[in-house]
Amino acid sequence: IPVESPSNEDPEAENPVSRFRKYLSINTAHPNPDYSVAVSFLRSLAESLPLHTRVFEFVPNKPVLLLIWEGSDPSLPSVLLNSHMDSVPAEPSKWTFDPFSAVRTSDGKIFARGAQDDKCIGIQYIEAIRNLWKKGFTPLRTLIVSYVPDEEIGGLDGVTKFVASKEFEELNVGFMLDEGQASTTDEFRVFYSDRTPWDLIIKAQGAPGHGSKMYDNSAMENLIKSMEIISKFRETQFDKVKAGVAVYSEVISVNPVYMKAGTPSPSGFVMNLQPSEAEAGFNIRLPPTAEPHALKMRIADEWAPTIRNMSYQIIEKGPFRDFMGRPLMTSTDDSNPWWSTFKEAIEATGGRLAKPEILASTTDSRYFRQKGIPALGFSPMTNTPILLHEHNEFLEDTVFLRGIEVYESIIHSLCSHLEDPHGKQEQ
Ligand SMILES: CSCC[C@H](NC=O)C(=O)O
Ligand SMILES: [Zn+2]
Ligand SMILES: [Zn+2]
Repeated sequence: IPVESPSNEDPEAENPVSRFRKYLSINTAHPNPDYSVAVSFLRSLAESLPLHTRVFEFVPNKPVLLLIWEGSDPSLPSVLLNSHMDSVPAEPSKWTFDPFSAVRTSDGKIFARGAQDDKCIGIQYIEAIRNLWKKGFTPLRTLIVSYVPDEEIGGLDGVTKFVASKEFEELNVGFMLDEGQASTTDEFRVFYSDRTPWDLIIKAQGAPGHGSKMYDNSAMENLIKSMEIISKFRETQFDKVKAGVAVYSEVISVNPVYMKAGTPSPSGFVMNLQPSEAEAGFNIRLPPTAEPHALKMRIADEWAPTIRNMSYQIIEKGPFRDFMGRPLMTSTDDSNPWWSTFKEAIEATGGRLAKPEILASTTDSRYFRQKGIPALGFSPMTNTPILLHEHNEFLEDTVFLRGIEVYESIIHSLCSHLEDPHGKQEQ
């Protein structure tokens, strides 16, 4: 494998790629994201543009930044483009280049934590605005670009506070775009829903005993039985994917993420004692079509039954239904004029959209859908390996630049009169 060398482009040059690399070099990875530096940098980009900025600190040191391009008819519902400022951690020793140096190799790959997830869109939004403004475009409806903290850890101090605020109500958001995922083909991917995460912790209790003794109902035995039953369920879901009757994100996933048991000793664990407690944690993801009640019954009856001295805790990470009790799905047919306009705007750039999907993981868009706001997940990356949360995350500069053009078209269309499939004039 040829070793890529960092390119020797002028480091002082100011252009969309250099601004992207500068944003990437601000370390906003957990557990200590530097949000204040990111906010100052993004504000500085907005200064030369017809944008006014607002910063909210609903929680101290967890800023929400808004860049607002006022529409000529502010009475119309606005369009919101969201991205998160934080990233998951990176292990520098396992990367070819430092994850916060944003090295650009001679073949145009920009390596950095956040290159795909999701600092690309954060800069593309601003660059698209810059280009539209230079071309003399003025939006009819107001455009809001939001930068939120803590998406990667659930958004409780970020987007949840933002959408619950009176300031958010006043923005009168009619439609929003949030991050999506890279596509390995020529087609852009778009997401109309996310799976909802649940954390499941199951605990087993039992009488302790000598390491040599065979007896029923030890904590370990009870936990292992649950693990086997959960594994079987996992297989039924995975089998549907393997058989091609469902795509990956349409089934319930359940994956073990930790196990905790044993009696510690100075040299490791006490080996001749069967412990009285054992615990395991699972990451569960429910597609919007799942029956949460049925899964809860299954957990209570089969995965952690009291008859086997088990107990459990489910932590639901965000909403499963909207405020009207409907599944958190945005419609992707002509009944939704935002969808038609979005799709046509992409096609106008020569791009093609893949069949809309459910996202296997989750994003902040669930909190907007919960409020009844139509929301799509979209990150314009084609012919790109999916590297979010992985080592050596990168994005090619040509893909990044093409994304700016796509957003220009999207903003242009969404912030003008909507295509109305029923031929009615917008009120
Ligand atoms: C508990 S909310 C966590 C949100 C996170 N989002 C991206 O990876 C995810 O795990 O999907
Ligand atoms: Zn993300
Ligand atoms: Zn992420």
